[in-house]
Amino acid sequence: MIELRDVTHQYGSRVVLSRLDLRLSERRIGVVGANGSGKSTFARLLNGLVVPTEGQVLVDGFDTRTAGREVRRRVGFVFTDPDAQVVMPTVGEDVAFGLRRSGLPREEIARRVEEALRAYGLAEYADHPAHLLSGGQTQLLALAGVLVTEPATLVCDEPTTLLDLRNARMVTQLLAKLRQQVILVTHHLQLLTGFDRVLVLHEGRLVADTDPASAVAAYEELLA
Ligand SMILES: Nc1ncnc2c1ncn2[C@@H]1O[C@H](COP(=O)(O)OP(=O)(O)OP(=O)(O)O)[C@@H](O)[C@H]1O
Repeated sequence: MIELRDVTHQYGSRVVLSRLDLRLSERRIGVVGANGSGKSTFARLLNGLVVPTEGQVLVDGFDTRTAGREVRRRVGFVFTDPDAQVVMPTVGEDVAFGLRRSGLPREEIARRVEEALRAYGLAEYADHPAHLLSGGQTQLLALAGVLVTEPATLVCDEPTTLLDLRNARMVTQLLAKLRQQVILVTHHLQLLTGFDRVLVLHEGRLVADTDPASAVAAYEELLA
């Protein structure tokens, strides 16, 4: 359960998110808004990648400002550009990297890595150089690397933007099947079909917090 308490964020003197009070408990939550409306900053606040200049973000009661480790154990983050997330030379090593501080025995790590690679269609790539994967495969690897740590929540910042239609569909289907809570920032409004809740940001303010159809209508009205 993620809670924002009167959160404001500034970069220098520029306010990019203003006075957000939210409890995010639904299983599927979308975030939409024009370029520069504050979506990425919002997403990054949720796992402590960014800490608010005012107010608090709490994850199961842990403050992102003071309990980063507890927070990141619960909230995984997937970036738009998966290359930013892939850090190890081979696909298998990259997935294992997320578990390096888990304290799990080596055999259990190997078992989980193998299971994750199989689940995300990467089983035959375990020893393959990670930087030689296609864009779609790299996004799947980034997802596998986060999900292997079993976070309760997955925050995704435009995870399909750099992908072609086929890979975007693959990632979308994978996200749809997850049992985790998913908080998805996207410009692809069709991805929000069936979501429980959609937040619309405009110039750093929350201007709608509603069902997908009403949120899309509110967003389109803002852009009209
Ligand atoms: N690290 C930073 N330092 C200074 N300004 C920043 C930084 N990150 C973002 N901004 C500014 O904050 C505002 C909100 O940016 P943010 O990336 O959160 O918006 P966004 O809605 O995700 O945009 P987009 O849809 O273009 O990705 C923008 O004006 C951006 O230029």
